[in-house]
Amino acid sequence: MLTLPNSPEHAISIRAKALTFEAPQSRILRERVRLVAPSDATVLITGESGTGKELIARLVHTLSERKDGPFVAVNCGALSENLIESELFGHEKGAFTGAAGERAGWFEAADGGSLFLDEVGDLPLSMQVKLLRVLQEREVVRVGSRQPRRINVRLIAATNVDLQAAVRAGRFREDLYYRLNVAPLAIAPLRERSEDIPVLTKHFLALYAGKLRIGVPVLTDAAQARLLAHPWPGNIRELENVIHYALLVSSGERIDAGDLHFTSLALPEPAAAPQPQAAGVATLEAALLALCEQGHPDLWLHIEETVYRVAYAFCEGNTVQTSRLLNLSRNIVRARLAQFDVRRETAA
Ligand SMILES: Nc1ncnc2c1ncn2[C@@H]1O[C@H](COP(=O)(O)OP(=O)(O)OP(=O)(O)O)[C@@H](O)[C@H]1O
Repeated sequence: MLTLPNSPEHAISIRAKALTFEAPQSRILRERVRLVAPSDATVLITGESGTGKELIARLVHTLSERKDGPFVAVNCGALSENLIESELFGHEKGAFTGAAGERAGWFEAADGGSLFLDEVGDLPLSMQVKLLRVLQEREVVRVGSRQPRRINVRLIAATNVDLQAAVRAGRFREDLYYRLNVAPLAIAPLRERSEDIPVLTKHFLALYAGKLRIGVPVLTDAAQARLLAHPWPGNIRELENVIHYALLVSSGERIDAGDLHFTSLALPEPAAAPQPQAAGVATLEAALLALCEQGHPDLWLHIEETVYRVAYAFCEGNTVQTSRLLNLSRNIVRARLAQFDVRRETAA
């Protein structure tokens, strides 16, 4: 069991095998984490909300020489603008109204360890200048004081906004961007690494079944197909919630497609306008998903099977071409073809 240091009470301690890196992108990410963690380089983690940025930050800390020091996580987006400086750098007694006593900031609290600045793109420009200075000088000055204090902190920053676009728009300082982006770690959205879905599902099933003190239920084929088909705009956090809820509403022994409730509304805005053909596919998929959501999971499965059959026949039984045509990974296509018995039937 790998229990990460300083996890908030509600956070789930992570079993080493629970950190699933099945998809090719995830394996590359794990390798990068292993390479950058031991150095003291500032890390910038990028990824949509719920992709596991904090978890990766904790992993970087755990695999570094600072692992026995503190890991302090601060959500910059949640700090009020007028308190942010004293939160980060601390303050002296009487530095401002309400500062009854002196207080160390998060930088000092993380001394000897790592400071995780989540949503760093939300820092106001005035604070960005101060953060840059701290990174350059490696010392902080508490609000109301003139005395610099040396700090020995490894900074791990994360953002779910496009920081380069923020730099272009003048909302984020370019010099700070380069200071932070020494060791970049980009986490792919879950929809682009569907090989991770089955292993993560298994992990959350075991985790929440354990918490509920029930046996781990079996996922029906329809439920598995449904999980693979969902676009997961809320990423791993959404998958976790869907599995948790399914455990609460299912019969206990098995989870069917009807036990899966998706609360996400829409995917984030696409980076570029979709091609006409892709737009058609997306619209069709949305319509099918809507049908499925209205309680027709069998219909979904039937349509899905037909799509695989038609695509496989169209590609004259070539799995690689079928996976390209469907824009899915080869492993998934192989598994689905086998599940629908398409390959055996075609061979017969
Ligand atoms: N590889 C993984 N294995 C198991 N659980 C994971 C994995 N990655 C993320 N999770 C879980 O998914 C949830 C979301 O992860 P996390 O909070 O790290 O995402 P985030 O990208 O920091 O989100 P946000 O941008 O909203 O802060 C957490 O409960 C975390 O434990």
